Amino acid sequence: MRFVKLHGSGNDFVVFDNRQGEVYDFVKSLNLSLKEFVVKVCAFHTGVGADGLILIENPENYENHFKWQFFNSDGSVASMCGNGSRCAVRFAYEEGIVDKQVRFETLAGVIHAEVLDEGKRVKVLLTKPNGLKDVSLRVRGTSVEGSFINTGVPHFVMLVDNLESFDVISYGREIRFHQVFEPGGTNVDFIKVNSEDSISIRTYERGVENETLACGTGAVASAIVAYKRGLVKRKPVEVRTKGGDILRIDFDDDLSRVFLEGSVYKVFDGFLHKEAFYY
Ligand SMILES: N[C@@H](CCC[C@H](N)C(=O)O)C(=O)O
Repeated sequence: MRFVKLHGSGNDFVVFDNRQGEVYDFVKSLNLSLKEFVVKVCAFHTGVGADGLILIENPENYENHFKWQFFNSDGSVASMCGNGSRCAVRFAYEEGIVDKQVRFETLAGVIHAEVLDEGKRVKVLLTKPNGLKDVSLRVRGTSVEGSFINTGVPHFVMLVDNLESFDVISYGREIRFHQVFEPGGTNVDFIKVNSEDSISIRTYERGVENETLACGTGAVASAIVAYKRGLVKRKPVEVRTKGGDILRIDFDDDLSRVFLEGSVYKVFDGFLHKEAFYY
């Protein structure tokens, strides 16, 4: 089964063309559920290794170019993924499925995208974020202040002084499973302000249950929170990711249009063998 591995600023994905249902046939022949398949493909030692898996499928509405199914590495379905959407667009462009102006269907709504630099950069227009609010939490016996916003998936954003040394994994995990965010939980973004239009970010991702090198919807959530709370003064906001890449986030004040732009890297073309699933 053919696949391509790509990453968007270090957030990595295995992408399959499933327009003829090939992945479903393959999974059925292995007697696995789709969730089991995703977990095995995303496993780092015995699979391809990735933060998530993307299936490119035929659209429901033929005005759009494709529909995707997005899975986190633990097999859970997520309604949106910013970096994954940039990777999916580059994949679709290189496979000849789309030209440079792209529309594709996600559970969060239709995403518009533009292919730049022959797919090495992709700019996406996300669906309108919602639910921005201040949130106070009790974590480890102390009060924590932050902001919640849904940028296609839920994010809790908080400012920290010591971003480089911050214990993102264990602290992030506590907030991700905090009762305030039940039942779905949340992604957690820790940020530091660099200048009037730049922040740095580290993200604990739901469904990967770990820190990732970048999170697109998290970068968008953090840029919006930083701007709305007066921590940065100018747009576009540059968001420096854990992996070192910079994501460029721009948006209208009423959040009617929100753009995420950054680099996409093709890692390799691969062929998945059935015996990988026998382990
Ligand atoms: N890495 C993604 C977000 C993927 C979904 C997230 N883990 C969730 O389940 O909410 C991004 O780049 O936006």
